[in-house]
Amino acid sequence: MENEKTTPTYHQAWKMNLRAWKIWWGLCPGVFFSTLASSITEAITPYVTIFFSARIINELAGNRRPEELTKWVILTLSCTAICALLQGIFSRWANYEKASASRLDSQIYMKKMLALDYADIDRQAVFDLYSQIRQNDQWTGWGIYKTLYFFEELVMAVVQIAGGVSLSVSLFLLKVPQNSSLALINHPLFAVGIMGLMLLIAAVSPICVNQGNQYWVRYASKAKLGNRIFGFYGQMPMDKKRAWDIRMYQQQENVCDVYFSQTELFTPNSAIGRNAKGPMGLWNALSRCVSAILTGVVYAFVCLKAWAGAFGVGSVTQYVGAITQLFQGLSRLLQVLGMMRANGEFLQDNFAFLDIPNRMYQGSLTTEKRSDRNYEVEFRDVSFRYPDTDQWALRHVNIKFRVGSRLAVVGMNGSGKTTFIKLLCRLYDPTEGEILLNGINIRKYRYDEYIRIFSVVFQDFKLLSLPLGENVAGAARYDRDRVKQCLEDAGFGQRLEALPHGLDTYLHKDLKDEGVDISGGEAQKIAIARALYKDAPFIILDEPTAALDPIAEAEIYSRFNDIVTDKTAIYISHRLSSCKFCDEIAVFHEGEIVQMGTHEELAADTSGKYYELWNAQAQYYTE
Ligand SMILES: Nc1ncnc2c1ncn2[C@@H]1O[C@H](COP(=O)(O)OP(=O)(O)OP(=O)(O)O)[C@@H](O)[C@H]1O
Repeated sequence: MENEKTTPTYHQAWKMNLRAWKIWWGLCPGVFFSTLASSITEAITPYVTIFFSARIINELAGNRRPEELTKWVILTLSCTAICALLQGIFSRWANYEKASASRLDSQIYMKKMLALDYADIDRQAVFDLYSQIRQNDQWTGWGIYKTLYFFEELVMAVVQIAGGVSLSVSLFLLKVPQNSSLALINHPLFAVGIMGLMLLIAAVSPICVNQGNQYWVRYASKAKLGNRIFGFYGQMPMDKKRAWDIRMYQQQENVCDVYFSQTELFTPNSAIGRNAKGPMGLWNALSRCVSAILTGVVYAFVCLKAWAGAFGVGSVTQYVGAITQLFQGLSRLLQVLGMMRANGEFLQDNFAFLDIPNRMYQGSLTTEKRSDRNYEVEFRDVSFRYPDTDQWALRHVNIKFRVGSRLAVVGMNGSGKTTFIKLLCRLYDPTEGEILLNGINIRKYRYDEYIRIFSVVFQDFKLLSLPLGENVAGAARYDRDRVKQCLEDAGFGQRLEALPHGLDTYLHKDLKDEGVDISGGEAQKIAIARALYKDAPFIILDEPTAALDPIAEAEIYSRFNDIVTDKTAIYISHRLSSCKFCDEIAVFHEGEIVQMGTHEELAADTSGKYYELWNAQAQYYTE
């Protein structure tokens, strides 16, 4: 998964390209039809002019019959007009489809991200890979979206070649009169030699362009950091939440300095900037020189044959035009094949990301739907290390939840409380030991079924910039009365009444100008209401009242039993006084459960961790 890139062969690059096309075909087949129509008309149009102008010139240079001339002029005008009209219609269609495809491009990754195991989202290597993909895309559009451009170019190239061959084949077949001093040109070897020379020159041009393109590939990984800095510092000043810190700590200079100094990759003196002026520019110039030489050779050969009497002067325009188009088509073909290979290096990243497997074992058991909520969960000698770390975050944790009881989890910062909840919700699997639901390892259940039995308010929960009601229900259609009741229970009732559109009020202003900004405590109440609405047998609250004012907090506690009803509640808090009402308290220390018991039992053990924590906090209230 790390960016150890190897240049793919043409065959491998072609296969990756086919895979990308298959993805696009599934997402928006219209892009292929519209591109096909627009590219064909675009490639054919020059041939229409070439063909008809040759007829007109021949007539002018020959018999000069007015009715023939009129016929050709009318035909030229009408065919050119039809082509222009079709080109206009088809290119609009193709642009529309391409714009839709570009919108869908991010959907490809969004779907994958949502399907990833949570543990993978947490991995730096995965973040790096995704960041590289965005970087490739934003830098020069390399990646999956680019393959649509290749399709367009390939179609154009094929039509150009086919049109060029059909209009220029007679150039090689028509012979100069045998009595001409240039009769030597009729020799088949001469024609083959000239064709070979043209092909050779035509091949050199795209090779030069592709050499230039290689510089983009070479600097792609380096540009990643630069673009990350660009993206991060570029957006930072507009980030409302950061704007406070920036002003209070006068970080303006730091922000600007980092933005401008560390992104030297994009300055004119950077490696890519120097190469653009140097070798990249040189390769491109060389490619244009070679094309000019080719045109010269074509002119020389065609004019020689016309001069020797093989065909009329009108055909000179046809042959020169057709062969120029033909070789443009060939150049285009070779160039696009080279670009497809270069893009293959970038596609490796795209597919490495899309192919990240779901390593978490997915069981097939369904959780019993129990009306008595009699679900029993047990941690059996569970130890856990976060991916890519050596330190144990949890060690030998043994605990059984009593159904319908209230369990408080306390401990110092970093003692493993949140990790314990993450394992319970199967965001990660234990490194050692097992977690059982009604006696069966939770890995054996279907994941979507299993998580249905938990309602969680995480410490750093997030709400969506959507209407309040949808936030609470997690759905666009919901039971309005129940949502209101849950908001009421969570202490948001009064604020709800003051909202301009009640449950339909948008939170935040990201999607609606009239959206409301809410305070941290209000957000926490909404998050609690969301957990209540889910009405799962387990309710887990991680620091649920940290942002609430004392009155709101007291209100929640006084009604805690009514709110939680017969659910099993797990409650993490640093305010030990608020844990007193729980049936049992688990004390975490350095990843282990060091004590279990009621508040009275634990407070009586003067040598225990709980006593130490309790006293440390209580002294500020008793003095
Ligand atoms: N995503 C992660 N990757 C690596 N280590 C992590 C990750 N999250 C937490 N840790 C580490 O695991 C240990 C336990 O963290 P955890 O968040 O469970 O503590 P906590 O008891 O909830 O702390 P707090 O009271 O500060 O919320 C800490 O040492 C922490 O640094």
